[in-house]
Formats: sequence, C-alpha cells, structure tokens
Amino acid sequence: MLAVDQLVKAFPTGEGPDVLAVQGVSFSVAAGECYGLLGPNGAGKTTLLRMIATLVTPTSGHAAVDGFRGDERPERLRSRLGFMSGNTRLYRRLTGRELLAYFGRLNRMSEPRIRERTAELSAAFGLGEFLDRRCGGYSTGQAQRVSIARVMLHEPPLLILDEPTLGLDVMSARAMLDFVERARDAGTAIVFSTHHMSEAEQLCTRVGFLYRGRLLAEDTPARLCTAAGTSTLRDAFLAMADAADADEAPA
Ligand SMILES: Nc1ncnc2c1ncn2[C@@H]1O[C@H](COP(=O)(O)OP(=O)(O)OP(=O)(O)O)[C@@H](O)[C@H]1O
Repeated sequence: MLAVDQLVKAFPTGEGPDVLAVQGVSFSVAAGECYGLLGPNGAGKTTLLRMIATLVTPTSGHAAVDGFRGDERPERLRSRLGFMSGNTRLYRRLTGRELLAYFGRLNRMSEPRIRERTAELSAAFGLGEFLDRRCGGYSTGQAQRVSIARVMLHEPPLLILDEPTLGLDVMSARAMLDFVERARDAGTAIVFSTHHMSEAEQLCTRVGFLYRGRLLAEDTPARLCTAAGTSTLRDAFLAMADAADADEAPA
C-alpha cells in the first residue's frame, strides 16, 4: 500500500553545508498495519512524513501509494491519503461542519455522503457540542478532533499522523488513540509519529527508530526489545542511539 524508497532531504542553509534532514529512508506499510516512527527532536520525522504526503519535495528517492508515485502522479497519491499534523491550523471563520463540507467537496464527495460521514465522525469523535461553532474558538483538543475528522472524511486507505496527540490532555489523547486503533483494525494503513513510546507500544504493529535522519532499526516492538536486550521500547531506542553515536565517533 505505502512504499517509501530511499527518501533523502537536504535543506540548503545558505552558508555552510546543507542540513541532511532525511538520509535515505526506506520502509513499507501494508493495509491494516500501524507503523510508528519514533525519534527525538530533529530526527527528521516531520520532514519524512511531509515528503510522503507530497508537501515537501524530496532531494532524491520517492514514495508510492498503491503504486502511484509522488513524483509522477501526486494527485493520485494525495487522493489516497489523509495527512494530519499535531499543529494543523483550521480556518478560524468556518464552523467545524462547514470545514468538513469544504474538504469533502475538495475531495469530490457528494453532498449526501458528506452529511453521512460528518454524522458518523461526529459520533465517533464527540464533535456534536462544538461542530456548529467557529473553529477560531476551539480548544486544542476540539481542534485536533475536527482535524482528524477532516482527514478521515473521504475514507482514505492511508492515514499519516504527525504527532496526533500533541497538546492533548490524557482523555483526548486516549480518544485519539482509540480511534487510530479502530481505523487500523478496519484495514486502514497508518503511519504515525510520536515521542511517546507507550503510544507506539499500544498501537503499532511495527516501529521504525529514526535517528539523525536514518532508520536505525524497524521491527515489532517486542522484537526490537529482544534485539536490544531491553524490556522497554524506550530503553531499546536509547541503546540503539548510543550504538549509532559510538559508530560515528572518531576512533
Ligand atoms: N525548512 C527547513 N529548512 C532548514 N532546515 C530544516 C527545515 N525543516 C526542517 N529542518 C531541519 O531538519 C531536521 C529535521 O527536522 P524535522 O522537523 O523533520 O524533525 P522531527 O523529527 O520532526 O523533530 P520534532 O520531533 O522536534 O518535531 C532538523 O535539523 C531541522 O532543523
């Protein structure tokens, strides 16, 4: 469903060498799989996810969804994915319902289907009490819930979620994760970035450790722990990051 092939992103800095944000990352995600991308600040998670979603042009490499490559058929790729980031902005002047209808039309959905999906997602995310208020007045959690409803409206087979629980309280985070879990179980392919190892342990069929723009390892959470000889994903990540640093250090 999703195939990421040797993606590289170098940002020119003007003076000095380029920032190599992503350095040749490849992975694939099947339908019904939730792939967690874990890594510290600046590891390249957002840049990688934005390249997959065709929001950032890769320096080299490509991503394909159902065989449609971002550099060849970007519109075909985009119609198959929903991309949400933890700091997605909503149009302040529109109500949540108007916003959903707007994106539904952009995705060429019929008006009855937009109304039907809005009702379904409103029930799933508890949007009822604020759906007819303007987005400008939403709390962080309300905005997040409308944001995920927005990207799921056209039922894309692939969801890309960049830190979807950013800024959410424990209850809203829980509701978000439950929803991701249900989408996964219904057959949606999901790529999900987070700093929270516990979220990855709960949801992810496979996890990739991204560190300094490189994928250090990828496997099931249990096998990553076994390989690193640790009992938690957090310790497995720290052990592998330390080993990568030791490899790069001058002798
Ligand atoms: N537009 C840009 N221009 C120059 N450098 C950039 C740009 N965007 C990102 N970078 C750099 O690329 C690297 C990776 O950043 P990125 O935001 O992808 O990391 P991240 O893993 O998402 O981090 P965080 O967890 O803090 O959100 C960082 O060194 C960052 O400073």
